[in-house]
Amino acid sequence: MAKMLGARWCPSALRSPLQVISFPACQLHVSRRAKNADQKEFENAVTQLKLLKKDPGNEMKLKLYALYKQANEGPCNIPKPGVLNLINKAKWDAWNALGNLPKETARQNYVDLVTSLSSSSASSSQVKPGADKEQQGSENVVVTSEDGITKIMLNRPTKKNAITTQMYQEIILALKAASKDDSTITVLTGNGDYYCSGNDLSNFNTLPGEIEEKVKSGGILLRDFVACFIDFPKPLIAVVNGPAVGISVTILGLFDAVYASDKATFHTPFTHLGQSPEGCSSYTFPKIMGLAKAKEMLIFGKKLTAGEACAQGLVTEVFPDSTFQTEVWTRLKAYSKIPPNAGRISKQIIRNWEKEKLHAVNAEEVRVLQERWQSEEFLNAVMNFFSKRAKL
Ligand SMILES: CCCCC/C=C/C(=O)SCCNC(=O)CCNC(=O)[C@H](O)C(C)(C)COP(=O)(O)OP(=O)(O)OC[C@H]1O[C@@H](n2cnc3c(N)ncnc32)[C@H](O)[C@@H]1OP(=O)(O)O
Repeated sequence: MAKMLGARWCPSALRSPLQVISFPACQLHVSRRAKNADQKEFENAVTQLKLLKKDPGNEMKLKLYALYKQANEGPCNIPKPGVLNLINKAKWDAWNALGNLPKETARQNYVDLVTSLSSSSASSSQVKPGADKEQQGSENVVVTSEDGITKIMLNRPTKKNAITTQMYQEIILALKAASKDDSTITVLTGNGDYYCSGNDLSNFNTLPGEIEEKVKSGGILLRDFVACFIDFPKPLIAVVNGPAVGISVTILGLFDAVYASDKATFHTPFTHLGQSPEGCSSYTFPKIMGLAKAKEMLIFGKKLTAGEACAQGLVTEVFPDSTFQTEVWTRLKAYSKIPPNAGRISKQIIRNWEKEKLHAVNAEEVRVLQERWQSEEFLNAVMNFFSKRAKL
């Protein structure tokens, strides 16, 4: 992630002395001392901060540093650095200026500040209500809104649309924006010959910190990503233009319709990668396709053709690749004419029966995966992929 997100404003990549202020987010071990009531929120804010796309600037970083220290250690308790020690002096001044501010207040202020930074970054990529053909997002995740349809397109075709940590974050923001815009339906699709090759296997190299920290922030990112699909309030449709792998397949169980080209395949090779199912698939797949077929996919990594996936209920309908885009988009345009509120309410009444269950499944799948990510099996699989000794 440092490469994908942090590089634009990673302290060590910047030049002026103040720009090398190290981020409080790097000190996760200290945050464990935060009080129970707010600890989760506080830790989430620490992770959220690392996922910001824009450098918040030195002044803001100093504020965050000071609040972080105050929240964890109380009033400034270190000797004042010398005047020539510019960076540490600036940090000391900021912390010392908080005086006797209670830890709880500092923690809350830290969370509020990070929330405001995140939402201003989110609002800059939000689809405005009524926008026609408005283009949002980034190079790798392109968001457009037209004729009552918000389309979120994975656009990294040279890497088969593998999802980087930055893309996870961008998809989360795009879904949050789409949930509030005036479109009737939301569509996820891919550009190029693949729909998506799943998690970018280099994500663990690029996440910052030691293994414990990578596992922790990877887990939070995955949980938040899947939670957005569980909670998405309006009809959500996947347009699967080509092969789909890993997490791009598992989350299909959370969509309201899945349309696939006959060139698409569906592959969840988790065990081959030393991993375990996510995206709520350990619950949705057995429910959708029955236990036996779900286990063939999730334990043994059986790859399904589009026809097989349709027969097993994971895919709604398959179209010939030659007419796929025309036929599907004609269908979607017709669907986008349903009364929007009726669409939302109908989706929600179906989803709400099991929303709580799905969040519990998500949390447990993430917990188990976090253990897997520390296993030799997983590390070997990733090394093999990049040394090109193994391919799925
Ligand atoms: C933090 C949240 C964690 C969530 C947990 C999620 C788990 C999963 O999603 S597990 C599934 C992970 N995905 C994979 O294991 C797929 C790996 N990719 C492949 O096996 C193959 O690339 C292929 C079958 C998808 C396509 O094969 P082929 O047509 O031969 O194309 P290339 O292998 O040459 O790929 C072109 C280019 O793209 C890079 N690439 C493809 N997929 C990924 C990926 N998942 N992660 C990183 N990079 C990927 C591939 O390395 C090639 O790059 P270059 O060599 O630089 O051209």
